[in-house]
Amino acid sequence: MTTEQLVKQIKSKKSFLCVGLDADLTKIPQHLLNAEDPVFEFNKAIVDATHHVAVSYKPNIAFFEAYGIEGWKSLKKTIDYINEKYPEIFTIADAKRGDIGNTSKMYAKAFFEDLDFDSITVAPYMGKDSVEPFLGFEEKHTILLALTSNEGAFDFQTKTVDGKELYKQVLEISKTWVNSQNLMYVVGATKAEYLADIRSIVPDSFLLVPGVGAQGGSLLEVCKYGMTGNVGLLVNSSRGIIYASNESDFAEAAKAEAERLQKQMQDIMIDAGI
Ligand SMILES: O=C(O)c1cc(=O)[nH]c(=O)n1[C@@H]1O[C@H](COP(=O)(O)O)[C@@H](O)[C@H]1O
Repeated sequence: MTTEQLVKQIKSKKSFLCVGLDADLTKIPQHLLNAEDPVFEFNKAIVDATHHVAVSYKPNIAFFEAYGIEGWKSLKKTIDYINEKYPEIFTIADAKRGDIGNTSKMYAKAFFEDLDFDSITVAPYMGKDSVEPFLGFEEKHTILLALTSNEGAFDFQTKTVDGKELYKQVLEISKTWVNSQNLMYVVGATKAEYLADIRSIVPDSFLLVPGVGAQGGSLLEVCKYGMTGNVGLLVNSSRGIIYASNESDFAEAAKAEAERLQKQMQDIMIDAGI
């Protein structure tokens, strides 16, 4: 999917909501455990209930890998279902990969070609030759971890290297890589106060912003400092939406929570004249 197609969808849905598909068998409604593929049934119900207000889905691969071969089958069914039924929706493989170039190329093939995701999250730690193999795919996007939502972000990402914080070095240096137009960046919603500085380095890039909902980040703060003329944000909530209820009404509860967030996004977009 091109960035233009993503922006068009954001403007028509008046939403920049990304729903995280992080299904945990101990948390999903217990009646689903009788299904042949409980993870897929859960994801399908969440997607069907929220697709009208979500512009993106982000299955976190850990929540599939944890169930071995069955988990990979659930992942394949989930992404195929979204791509077939809702092809306009931007999909993110939250896999946080990155390795020597030869290996990164195979990760890129797995997620872009075999599974046909629109994008993947990638760690910048191994540098240019570990990320560039992901950047060479047309109409696919690489979402580089810049400043993450967790407490451990302060262990390395905000430390000063050569007179500048490491997350700023990641943003600046990655802009010089081949096909850097295919880069987006992860910035945690819990780090909203850093967004003005981030925007001074990457004024137009799309940012994936997880951390509203369960992690307590503020949508308003994120938008105040991070929004661009084309919105430029995909704000993710996983547990806050998918576990809004763990009873038989889980899909309706997820729908209500997704609609509540979309309404806030719509108001923010109208205020910003978008
Ligand atoms: O790359 C991510 O999506 C990510 C980056 C980050 O800095 N923080 C973060 O929480 N995430 C992911 O975003 C989702 C957040 O889930 P909730 O806290 O349940 O909304 C999880 O899948 C995390 O792995």
